[in-house]
Amino acid sequence: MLVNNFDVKKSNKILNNNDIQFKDEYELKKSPFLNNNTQFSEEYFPKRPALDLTFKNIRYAVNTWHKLKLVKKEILHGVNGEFRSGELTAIMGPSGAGKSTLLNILAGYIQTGSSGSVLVNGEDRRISGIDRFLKLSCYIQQDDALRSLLTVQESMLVAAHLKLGLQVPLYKKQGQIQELLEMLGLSKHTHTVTKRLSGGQKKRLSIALELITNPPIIFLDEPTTGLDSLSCSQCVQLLKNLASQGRTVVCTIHQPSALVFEKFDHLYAVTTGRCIYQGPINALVPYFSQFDLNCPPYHNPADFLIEVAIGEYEADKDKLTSAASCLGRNTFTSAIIGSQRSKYRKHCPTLSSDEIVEYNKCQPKGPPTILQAYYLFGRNIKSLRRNKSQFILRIFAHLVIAIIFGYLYEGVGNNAYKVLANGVFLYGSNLFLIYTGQMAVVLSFPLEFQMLKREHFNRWYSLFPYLISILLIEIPFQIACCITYLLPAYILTGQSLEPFRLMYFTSILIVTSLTAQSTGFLLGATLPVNISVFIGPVSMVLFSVFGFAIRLADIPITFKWLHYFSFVRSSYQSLLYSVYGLQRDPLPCELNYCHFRYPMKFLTEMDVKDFNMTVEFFYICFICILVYISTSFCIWYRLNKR
Ligand SMILES: Nc1ncnc2c1ncn2[C@@H]1O[C@H](COP(=O)(O)OP(=O)(O)OP(=O)(O)O)[C@@H](O)[C@H]1O
Repeated sequence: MLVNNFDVKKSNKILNNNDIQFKDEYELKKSPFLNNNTQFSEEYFPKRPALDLTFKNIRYAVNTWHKLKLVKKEILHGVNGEFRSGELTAIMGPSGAGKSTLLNILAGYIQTGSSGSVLVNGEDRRISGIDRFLKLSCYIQQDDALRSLLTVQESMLVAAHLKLGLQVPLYKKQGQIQELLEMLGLSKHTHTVTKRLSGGQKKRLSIALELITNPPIIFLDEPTTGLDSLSCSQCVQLLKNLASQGRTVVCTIHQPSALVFEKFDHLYAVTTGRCIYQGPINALVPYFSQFDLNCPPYHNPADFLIEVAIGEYEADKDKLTSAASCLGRNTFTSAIIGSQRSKYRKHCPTLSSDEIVEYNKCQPKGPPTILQAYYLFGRNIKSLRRNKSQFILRIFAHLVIAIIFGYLYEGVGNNAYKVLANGVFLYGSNLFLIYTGQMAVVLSFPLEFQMLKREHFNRWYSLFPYLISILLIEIPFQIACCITYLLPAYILTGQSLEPFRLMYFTSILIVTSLTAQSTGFLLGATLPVNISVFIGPVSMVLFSVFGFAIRLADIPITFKWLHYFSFVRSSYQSLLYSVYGLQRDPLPCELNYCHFRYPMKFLTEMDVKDFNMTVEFFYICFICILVYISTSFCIWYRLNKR
């Protein structure tokens, strides 16, 4: 109220004086979080249907190991409830109670291992397919996996392009973004890079990104975790405003302050996988008093609830659970909230199942695959441009190693006396490019995967264009690194400058490092980082032994297959062949006798005498493609495993 009467001149003066505390207070009061009437304009946002969510007998069990036995552990024991449109619902309970699990099941994020039914406006969502439900909802997870190098405006625009496609003109997308950013108090940070936003602002950006499609159901997992009390209050007020516009907003929350707790309309309390209360917030204390559980005066009801749930008041939890299961919407609790609900519901129509199908048909479709890849590629390029140091450092590292190797092995390429040294140089070069190709993605992909998971689940794009957009960046980058290393190293070590040799040498090293990169993607997509950073190099060292440190004839029969399978062996032998094969003339010898004056002698000793360079080249390409296909499958599986 105070601030609504503020005049702009006065506020500017305050802001110019850098009175930070006052400015924050001013911004908070001025922000639309306190304005319950904030409505999306119909010019930019389509009308949403009102969707009520009912769940019945939800059970969830996982298989876990206990004393070397696989045992079934039930986490949710048949919970029931109803979350209505126009209400902000809090799922609360002690740590490990099953809040996130319940939210994951309701959001459709977990399907395997769960049973029971989830109904949307009375219809089981399995009948129409979970995909239709996912189109109507969004899920904002706890960790804000955002693109840290894009500005708020850029992140929003890419999301708008990907979600709204070509049917919505650019001016509408921009209008929508502006409206959303204003509504969420981010309009002053339009050009701020995401990594510079505060925790609360990041959370609001996560919400804004999903609001582009104006979904009727919003799920949030612990949206206030890590926020200070002011940001926490802002965040919950924002959610309340979103709910008051007719959306169904459900979030899990840890012990909120009394003020924040009051902002919720509906509470769903769980403990050890069972519901102990469902109903309006303000009915909680009177309800518990019926069971002789009296909230002490001046005590935060949210704290009281958790204390009851963890057994501090010696409550009979079985009694609470069975009473809560009867605590449907038909009991006394409905009366408290009924009037306020009808007020909220007027904003959006309640649709029948068929009408929801029609509604979905009218929603803007995402762009075609090629355009999705284009938008994602553009986004990657922007991020790369803002992270030039990483690009320059990687290139520079390759150049420095090339110069050091070139200096250490100077002239070995055209000297019969130094053929063995050249063999070691080729082995080192091969392994160096394998490591750099692999490790860069092993380390970066797990973080990337978090963002992919969030965006893919919320239906921003499909996997294929995403993979294309990543490879269009990573492959040329790896090729650039490779060339930066091999050209100076090749020249400094005095290798033959015959064009066909150089071309073959270059192609082999590029294909090898791309194959190593593909294995990095595979490891990053399937294993935790601490395991993949270990397994990656160890497996490459194992594969590199074949063809270099042991002859085929000396390998025990049980390990022979590793010799043939190893793409590192294939690559190393190809490098030797490119340098010493292809009818190379005898090498210059400075001494009276040089054992490897005739290159074929060396190749014979290295098992590379009868070598088919085309077959080996295509074998490496085949492994590269095979690993990429396997990686795509693993990513697809992880994204769709619910
Ligand atoms: N895949 C799983 N395997 C084994 N146990 C699991 C699995 N998923 C969840 N649990 C267990 O189920 C219980 C509920 O987990 P959940 O994450 O839903 O709790 P929560 O109430 O959200 O806790 P918190 O508030 O601490 O995040 C915990 O004891 C957890 O260890």
